[in-house]
Amino acid sequence: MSITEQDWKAEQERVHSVTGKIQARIERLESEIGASKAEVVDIRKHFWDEVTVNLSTAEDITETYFSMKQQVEVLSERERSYRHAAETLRKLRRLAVSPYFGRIDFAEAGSRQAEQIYLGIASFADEDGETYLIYDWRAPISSLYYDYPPGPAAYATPHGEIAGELMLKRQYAVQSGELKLMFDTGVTIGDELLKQVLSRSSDSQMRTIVATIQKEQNRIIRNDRSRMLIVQGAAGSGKTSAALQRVAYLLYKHREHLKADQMVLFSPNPLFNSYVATVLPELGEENMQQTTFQEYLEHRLGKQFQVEDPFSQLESLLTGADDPQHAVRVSGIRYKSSASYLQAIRAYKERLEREGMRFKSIRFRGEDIVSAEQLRERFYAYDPSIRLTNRIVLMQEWLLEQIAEFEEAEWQKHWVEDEIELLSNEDYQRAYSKLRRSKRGKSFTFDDFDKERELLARMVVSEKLKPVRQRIKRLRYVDVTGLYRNLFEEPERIAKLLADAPLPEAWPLVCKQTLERLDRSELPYEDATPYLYLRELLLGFETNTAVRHVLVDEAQDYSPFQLEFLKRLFPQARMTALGDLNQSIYAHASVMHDMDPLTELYGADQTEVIRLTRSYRSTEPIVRFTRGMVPGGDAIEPFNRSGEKPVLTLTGSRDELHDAIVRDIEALYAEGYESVALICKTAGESEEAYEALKDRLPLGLITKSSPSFEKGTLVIPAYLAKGVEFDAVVIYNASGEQYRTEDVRKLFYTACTRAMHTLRLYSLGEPTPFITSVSEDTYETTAAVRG
Ligand SMILES: Nc1ncnc2c1ncn2[C@@H]1O[C@H](COP(=O)(O)OP(=O)(O)OP(=O)(O)O)[C@@H](O)[C@H]1O
Repeated sequence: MSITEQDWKAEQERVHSVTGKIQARIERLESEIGASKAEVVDIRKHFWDEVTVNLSTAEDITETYFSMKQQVEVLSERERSYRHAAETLRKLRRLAVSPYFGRIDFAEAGSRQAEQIYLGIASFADEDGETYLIYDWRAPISSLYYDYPPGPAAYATPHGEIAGELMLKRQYAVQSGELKLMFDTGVTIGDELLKQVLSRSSDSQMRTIVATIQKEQNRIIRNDRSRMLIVQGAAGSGKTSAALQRVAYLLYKHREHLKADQMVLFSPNPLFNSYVATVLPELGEENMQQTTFQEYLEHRLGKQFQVEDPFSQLESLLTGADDPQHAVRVSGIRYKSSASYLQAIRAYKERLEREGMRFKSIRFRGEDIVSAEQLRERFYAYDPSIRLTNRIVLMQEWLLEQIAEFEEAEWQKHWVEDEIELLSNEDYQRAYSKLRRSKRGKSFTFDDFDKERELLARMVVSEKLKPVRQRIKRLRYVDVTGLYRNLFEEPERIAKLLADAPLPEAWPLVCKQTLERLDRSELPYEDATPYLYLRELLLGFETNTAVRHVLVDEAQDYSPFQLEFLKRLFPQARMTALGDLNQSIYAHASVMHDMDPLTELYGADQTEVIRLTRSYRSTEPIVRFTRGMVPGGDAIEPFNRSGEKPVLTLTGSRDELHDAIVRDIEALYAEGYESVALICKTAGESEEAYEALKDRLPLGLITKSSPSFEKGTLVIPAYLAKGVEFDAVVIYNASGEQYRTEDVRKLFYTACTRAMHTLRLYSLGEPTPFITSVSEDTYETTAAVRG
């Protein structure tokens, strides 16, 4: 059935009528808000006028207390309702611009009358408070819009399923209160509208997709059953988008007891945080917490070590391929992020229950108060049935007692006398008043010289012992670094712990490399999580029980170790892990490889896997080209959006390369592109390209410490472009020399799949086999024209 002129008119009128009502509500609320703001200000100003302060008798004090309490309650109640009204106002203002984007006509089974449901980013009821002119897109009934074509349909409610017939499904584009477009849609939600949305240009900020959520994405968004939801999705299939709408959905569904700060998104890099920061506020929700795994590692280990970040690890691998140490490092990374290493560390801890613990002596003024050996003996003297962590805590009490005894003997030593002599006048005064405070009420005087000396001496010793006590309280007497180091001191150690550990051939060299770095107080990225894991196995796990949902974006870049860690850290949380195996850029095994480590995390019965194969970001020709680079790429379906084929330009010299790139980027700007990325392999290459071109083009260089993406042309290493997108992508040098070995295939694929509308590749000399092995009819090849 096609849309008639009459339909159009009726819908236009409805848009006007609803926006009129929203507008009227806004005006009313504005004046109410003005009044309640004035009231809040007034209460604050006259707070004390309303409170009777009288502190003469106990009774008066009580009365004063209650009078103040009452006044505080009045004020906070007013403030609360003011905040609530301000929130509603913000929501209404957003609705006034575009009140709704969809409509379904649904007749419940047994009813002849279809109800018209209009969907928007928030609900809005008529004056009667009962007739909903707009339904929130997250309301139970709204799922019909995303899940069904016209015909039989059903939706879940808290009271059971409601079935019926979907009579109509319609989409709108409303801008500034005017109806601009309208489609009736069939099986999938309006390809037309989606095409329009996807044709827009990128603006360095991710957008909400509520108007065009696809059925399979809706399964992710509304999934509320499984403890672990795994999403394997092709590049550009909407994983991040679905994750963010999922946060909004959960916040709506569980609004009574779930707050935004109880959800955490782990993102691939700090830049990404700014990229997605506006999506939830656009939907009227507060942002969840956002962090990166590295940030967490820094927080836990940064004081003790120089913790390598994942980008430095990657850089060292990308730039050092010819170094003989390179292969050693790669095999070390692979093993140290495997499930087998995780088991080895657990087995190590088991062994430590019986033997091999290492401690650090408790020393004072160059001498042992308790030696490492005594600590070890004490540890193994406890009943072995007491858990290791508990034994360590018991030792803490014992050690503090030892310190007290030591202190008792120490104050009479000579050095204390010397220290007292050295006390400055100021220190002396401070000590004196401190002593007075501590002896208050005990008629303390400094009359008795001996007594004075003793007290001062005790104080000096106690002060000096403070750091020792601190270290004991922080369990620093356990030599965690020594214990971790011990795993590498003998290359056979791991094999002894775990008989079938698949250790790499180069393991002895890996051990050597690791020890060298540990000795420099450097913690390689691949060791950081295992180290922390061991530390927590020994000293107890840090947990955060407030967080209820953890979302891990770019999950393919996590090792089994890291995910196990997150599970431990957030014991009360459900997890959503979103990733794409084809974009695993790190050397370690990816948890998305065979999903075993991911599934084992919470067990198969608590885990659900959803696959997304449709790619929305790039035009059809770009997807046809890029999918040829990865195994299983045939399964990736392009969305039907046209564009030019990717163009590969061959150049013979660096000057030629630069000239051609400058011409190209200028032309892209002339065509109206707003965001262009010149993607390089490494930070070093990015810097080189930036230096060579910065006087010829307005460029921005993105490094791992850049705070956010700007519009314009950005020169960026591929690994920092993860998760984001650009109107046009220009690959700086896709030569065979740069992209030679298999281990950079996925990095190259990731770079190319960042393009929304245009992809241009330049090669200095022979192009990479990742391009030449792709079907020739999916791209054009040209030689650079001398400019
Ligand atoms: N249902 C949809 N409606 C409109 N746009 C969509 C939809 N799904 C995805 N997109 C758009 O497709 C692009 C890619 O989405 P997103 O970044 O969420 O994908 P991704 O799977 O996380 O990608 P990658 O793994 O490559 O980083 C974004 O511009 C997003 O707005």
